[in-house]
Amino acid sequence: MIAIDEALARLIALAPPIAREEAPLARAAGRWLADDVMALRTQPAHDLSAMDGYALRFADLDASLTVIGESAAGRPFPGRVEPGQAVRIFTGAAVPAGADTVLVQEEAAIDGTVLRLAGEGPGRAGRHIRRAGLDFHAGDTIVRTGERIGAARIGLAALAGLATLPVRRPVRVALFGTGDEIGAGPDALPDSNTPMLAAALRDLPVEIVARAVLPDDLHAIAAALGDTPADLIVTTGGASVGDHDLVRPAIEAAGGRIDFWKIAMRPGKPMLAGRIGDAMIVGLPGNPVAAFVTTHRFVRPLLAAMSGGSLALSPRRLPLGAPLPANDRRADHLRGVIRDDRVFPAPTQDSSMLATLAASDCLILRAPFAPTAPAGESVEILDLA
Ligand SMILES: Nc1nc2c(c(=O)[nH]1)N[C@H]1C(S)=C(S)[C@@H](COP(=O)(O)OP(=O)(O)OC[C@H]3O[C@@H](n4cnc5c(N)ncnc54)[C@H](O)[C@@H]3O)O[C@H]1N2
Ligand code: MOO
Repeated sequence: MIAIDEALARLIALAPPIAREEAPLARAAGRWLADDVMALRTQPAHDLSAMDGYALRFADLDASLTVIGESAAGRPFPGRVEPGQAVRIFTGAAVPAGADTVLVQEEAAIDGTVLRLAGEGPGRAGRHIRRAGLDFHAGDTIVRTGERIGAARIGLAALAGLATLPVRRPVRVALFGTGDEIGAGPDALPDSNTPMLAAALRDLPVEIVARAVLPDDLHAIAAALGDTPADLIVTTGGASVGDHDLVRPAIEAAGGRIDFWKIAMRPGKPMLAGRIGDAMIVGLPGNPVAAFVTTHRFVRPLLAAMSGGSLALSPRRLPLGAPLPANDRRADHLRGVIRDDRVFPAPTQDSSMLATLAASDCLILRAPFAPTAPAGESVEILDLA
C-alpha cells in the first residue's frame, strides 16, 4: 500500500500530455490557462466620468459657468472646455479636453445654460474621473498560466479585447462500471457509480467519450479498455482480490501496465493505476463510497493537472461531537454530519452505504495511526458540496 500523496504524485506523472487550443470565451469557463495573456486594449481607453454631472475646470468652481455642450457615453463632446465653461457629462462618457474635474449634478444649480456650485463640491481636482488605463493597459498581463478561468476572468478577457483564451483541450474520459450483477433487470443491481462519477466531473473540462457497464469477463473488459480512444479511462469495481476482480489482468491482457495498486486509505484501498497505449487508466474500487472518495481525492485533482491547473483540497477544522477510536494504518475518510459547529461521525461507516454518504455534510479526515480522539477534540474535515 502506498500513501495518498505518493499515489496522487504517481497519477500525475502517468498522465498523457493534453494538447493546447484557443477556446472561444463562451467555452473557456472552468478551464485553466495554458499561457499568460496580455490585454489588447487599454481600459478605460480615455479619461471617463464616473458620475452624472458637469465636466469643468476645478479652478473655476466658485464662478458662474456656461454649459457649452454634452458628453455622453459613446458620444464624446468634440470641443474643449475653456475657462468659465462646463460640459454636461454622464457616467462612462469621455471627459472633454480642458476639463479636469466632474461636479455631480446633485451639487449643481442649473438655470438654462448657467451653472453654479450648490453644495460642498468635489473637494479636489480630478474628482469623479476614471483615468485612462485605471483598470489595465494594452500589453499588461491580465491572466496567467495555470489560473482557473471563472466568470470574472471571462469578463476581463472580453474587456481586454480577447475573443479566445489559450487552454488545454477537454480531457476525453471513458467511464466503465464492471460487474455481472449490475444492469437493468428486476434482480439486477442498478449502476450507481457511472452516473455518480459523471456528476462529480461535471464542473471540469472533460468530454465523456464512453460510459458503460462491462461484464465480469476478462476479454470483454480488455477489449473495452484497449479499444476506447480516451485520455483517461476510469473503471469502478473489479479492483480487489476476488476471482472475478478482473481489471488488473484485463489491463495486462490489453497490453497495458500497472503502475500501482492499493493505497493506505479507507475507503478506497484497492485503487489502481496504469497505462494502456496513449491512455492512462485509474481503477476505482466498486463500493460506491470508495468510488466517490477516490474520485474526489484522485480523479478530480488528476483531471485538473491534465488540464494545466490544480485543484487543492480545502480542509478545515471542527470539534468532534462524539469520540472516535484510534485509527489503523489507512488514512480514513469518515462520513460526518455537522450540527451546532460540531461534527458527528455517522454511526455506520460501511463503504457500500450511499444513503449515509448523501446525508453527510463532510468527510472527517483521520491520519494513519491517529490516536483516540475524545468529543471536543478538533479534527480536519472536507466539506461535501
Ligand atoms: N479478501 C478481500 N476482500 C476485499 C478486500 C480485500 O482487501 N481483501 N478489499 C475490500 C475493499 S476495501 C473494497 S473497496 C472492495 C472493492 O472491490 P472491487 O473494486 O473489486 O469491487 P467489486 O467487488 O466489483 O464491488 C464491490 C461492491 O460494490 C458494488 N458495485 C460495484 N460496481 C457498482 C456500480 N457500478 N454500481 C453500484 N454498485 C456497484 C458491487 O456490487 C459490490 O457489492 O473489495 C473488498 N473486498
Ligand atoms: O475501499 Mo474499501 O471501501 O475500503 O471498503
